[in-house]
Amino acid sequence: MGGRHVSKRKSVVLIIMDGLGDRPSAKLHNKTPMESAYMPNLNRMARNSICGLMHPFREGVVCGSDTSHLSILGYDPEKYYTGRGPFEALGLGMKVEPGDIAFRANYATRDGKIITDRRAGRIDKSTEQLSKDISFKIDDVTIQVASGVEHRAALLMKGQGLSDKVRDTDPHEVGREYNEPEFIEEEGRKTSYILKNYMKRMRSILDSHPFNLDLISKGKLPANELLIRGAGSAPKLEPFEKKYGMKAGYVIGIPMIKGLAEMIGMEKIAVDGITGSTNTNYMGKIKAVAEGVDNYEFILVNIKATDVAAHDKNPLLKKEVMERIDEAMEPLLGLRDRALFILTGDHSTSSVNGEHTGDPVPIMFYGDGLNKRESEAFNEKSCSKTGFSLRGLNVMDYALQLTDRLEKYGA
Ligand SMILES: O=C(O)[C@H](O)COP(=O)(O)O
Ligand SMILES: [Mg+2]
Repeated sequence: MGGRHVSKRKSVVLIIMDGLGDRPSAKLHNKTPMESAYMPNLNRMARNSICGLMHPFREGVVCGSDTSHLSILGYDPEKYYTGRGPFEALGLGMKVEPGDIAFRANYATRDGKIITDRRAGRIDKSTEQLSKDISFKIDDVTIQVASGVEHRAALLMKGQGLSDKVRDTDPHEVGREYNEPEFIEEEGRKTSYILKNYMKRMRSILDSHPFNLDLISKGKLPANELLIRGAGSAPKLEPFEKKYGMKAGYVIGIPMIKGLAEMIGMEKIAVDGITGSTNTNYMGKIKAVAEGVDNYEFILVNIKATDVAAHDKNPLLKKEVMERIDEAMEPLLGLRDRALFILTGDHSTSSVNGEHTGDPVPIMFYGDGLNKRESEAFNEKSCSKTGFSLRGLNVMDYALQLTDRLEKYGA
């Protein structure tokens, strides 16, 4: 359908707590992190909201953060998704041009061919020098690596005749060998050949790199592998403002989602100390939102910390993160006449098995003048009791109609 902005309406603020939903954990006496966290602010908001569950894409689909964010922002991933790589590269300030192929990359630890840690111990030292030293040309193809938060990086290939039809080298599980970047369709033959040569040289540079020798001497895991996944070329996405008629800003620390926001033309709202991890400036993020509601008609926020804790199978940390988020929410309580706040996750991540799941995610629409479907608390179980649920692709339309922005469907 798509909406048109006709006059000054309430702003819309979409706060995505990454990997928010979870499953009960024995470490939390069979409760989820949201159920066991002390969240007076979020629970108070839930008692004054439309609450329910949101299926990021379709019921049961296990989304990545890329496809789920696209879907929740109203860009059908089946039409627009061309792989995760380009978002990662853009989020790190790389220039992704037509014909380029980008990958998400992980600094990882390798023993022989076996990957012993996909995140090199979630490395906390800057890998910038490593990335510079493993950026070089193979034949006519330039390969650039840029470092992101913790173990994260992006790899960008520029040259003629490249394709994304190559296999991830990331085995996606520890204790397994890395994969060779074989082509999966004939058009990927050249890319596969270049990458195979690249990988050999990259490994020998990382093996003897002083950065890694230093880590090893300190008894830490070396970053002696660069795993790649999510190959893709730049997608063509309609700018957000053109699509919805709303000037949009973003408060995001994690590069991939930043890349997506940049790609659809959102403006960066700068906040000091946002890290894309559990040590982020929670208060600063929400304060920036409170200050931004009069300058922007739409603000996208991503808080990555919830997902990081869950991927590390640490439900206690995820519970603590929820408490930090709850504390930070206070300034929003008094703003419900000025904006519609949508609080949800992009997908569920189980802190029991450390993986994304297809479980729906709690969602609340908080603002004044709504037909409330209140939930006594903001968590998986309580939110399911309202009986309200929607798909990610419908979240934007729902927000537009709640803020009187949608035109009539029919006459
Ligand atoms: O944290 C991220 O960037 C991803 O969502 C998980 O990726 P990883 O398993 O490579 O850390
Ligand atoms: Mg995510």
